[in-house]
Amino acid sequence: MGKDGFNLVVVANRLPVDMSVADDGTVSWQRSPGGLVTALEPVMQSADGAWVGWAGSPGLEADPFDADDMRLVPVTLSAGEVERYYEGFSNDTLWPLYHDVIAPPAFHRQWWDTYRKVNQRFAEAAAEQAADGAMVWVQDYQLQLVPGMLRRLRPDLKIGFFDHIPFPPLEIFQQLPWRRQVVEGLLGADLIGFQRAGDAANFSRAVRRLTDLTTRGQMIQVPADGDLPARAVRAAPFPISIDSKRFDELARTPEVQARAKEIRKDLGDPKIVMLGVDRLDYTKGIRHRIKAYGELLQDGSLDPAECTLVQVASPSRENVGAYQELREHVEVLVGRINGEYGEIGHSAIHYLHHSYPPEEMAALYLAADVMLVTSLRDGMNLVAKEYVAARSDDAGVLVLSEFTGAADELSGAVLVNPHDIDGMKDAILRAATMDPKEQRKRMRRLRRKVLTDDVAKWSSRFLTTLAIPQAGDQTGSDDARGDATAAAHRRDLASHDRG
Ligand SMILES: O=P(O)(O)OC[C@H]1O[C@H](O[C@H]2O[C@H](CO)[C@@H](O)[C@H](O)[C@H]2O)[C@H](O)[C@@H](O)[C@@H]1O
Ligand SMILES: O=c1ccn([C@@H]2O[C@H](COP(=O)(O)OP(=O)(O)O)[C@@H](O)[C@H]2O)c(=O)[nH]1
Repeated sequence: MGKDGFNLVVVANRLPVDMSVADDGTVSWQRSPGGLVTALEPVMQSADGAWVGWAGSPGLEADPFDADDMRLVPVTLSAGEVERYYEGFSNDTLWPLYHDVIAPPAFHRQWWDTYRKVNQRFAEAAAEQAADGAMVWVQDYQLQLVPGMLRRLRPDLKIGFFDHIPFPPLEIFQQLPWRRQVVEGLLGADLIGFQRAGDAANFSRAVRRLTDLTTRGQMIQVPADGDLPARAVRAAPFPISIDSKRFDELARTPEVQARAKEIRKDLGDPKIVMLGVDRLDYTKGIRHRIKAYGELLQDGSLDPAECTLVQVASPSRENVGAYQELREHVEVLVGRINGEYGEIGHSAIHYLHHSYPPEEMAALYLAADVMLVTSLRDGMNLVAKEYVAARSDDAGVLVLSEFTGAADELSGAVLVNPHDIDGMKDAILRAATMDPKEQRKRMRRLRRKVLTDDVAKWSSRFLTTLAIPQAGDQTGSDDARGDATAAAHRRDLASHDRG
């Protein structure tokens, strides 16, 4: 598009809305699920930019359109591409691989071929929308090849990439047959952002071991390639956040406050309400959480007449086998505990397989004495931050897994290792019985952090860093110098890599 294009183009697998077409041809859309959309929506609403992404239905072709103060540019994916690129390579290969192989990743060459082809389509769509010298901000693991592809199409652009999920340790990442191509794809960006410092360090180590490049602190030197000049790439942490003020204000509205009271009343006014809110995903530790809660009821530490657990498990990736199995397991477990400890008019667990709008989420947060975030691995976990932003009453306790990006930031939470069921039981009990003074002390600390470091700060930190030339950064330690073992491994691994 060149001169007439947008100065900021966001490229993400999903648009913020999922479009669907009814049998009679009527087009409708709903908000897309997940934290990526929650975080980027306010950024794009306040920028004069375009958002390139899939509209959520296979085969759907649509022209660019405006919604909620944003210019949205749909990319079409066929049913086969959704199966191989989205459900297959993205969510049955990369997702489990990048989340500590909690489920076994599947490696299929056809999925990889489609992943490459679809990434090329997103790169072309972004190239089409961007003005001369514009910034293009590519999002997440579904589009890791886009930076490299886009650089070849439009060397004039400033290209940023943000990884919303963990970047795994080399020992896990190197299982991927196409590991070198993925690293090279990411290195097409000028700036690569991660949730945690540990993710950025894992990536730099993968660069050293899988390519001939050297790293120095956050900087990676990429040599000239044909017409493309030599460049410096920065890999650094940029922990994501939420629109804290908006959430805080939403939770203070009389409607949300009244709804929170109504929720508690409808639950039978129990003494303690616990809450879990997750996509129904095996990374979220839903089974571990329910097991710990069930054991607390069983051993009498919690009285089923006095407490209840509300578990929102919003539908996600329902065509992927591991997600179908998880649903079976969770629902059997919930049924067993409710059968054992429920009474007429009172359930031990209120299990809700639905997706709710932000107003209802805010009311649920306000109604909950204890918020349970027990992920086995999670890039950030915005639910944890939303709970804090909603609690202007300084009450409530956040129980938070050590394996979330949020745990690196949120001191004031009660941290847990979800694999340690006894430890988690102790933490849940401690949270359920914590005196209001300590709750207030912890919540104030949490709120200071969440209200200060909001999503606007995240995006402006990232985009400001992207805007400055990346060359010549000498900060940090010299990870590459003298690393003979790394060089030997690199040669060894490179000789095994294809193409
Ligand atoms: O698009 P879906 O396949 O339905 O999945 C929803 C999103 O899930 C993931 O969210 C991640 O991003 C959050 C914000 O940075 C972060 O808090 C969370 O820990 C991550 O899991 C995924 O990364 C997104 O691409 C999906 O859209
Ligand atoms: O019924 C629901 C369940 C979740 N969410 C939102 O989905 C996001 C989940 O983000 P998180 O980072 O916690 O996890 P992800 O699903 O992205 O892995 C949060 O903004 C939630 O408020 C929602 O709007 N309705």
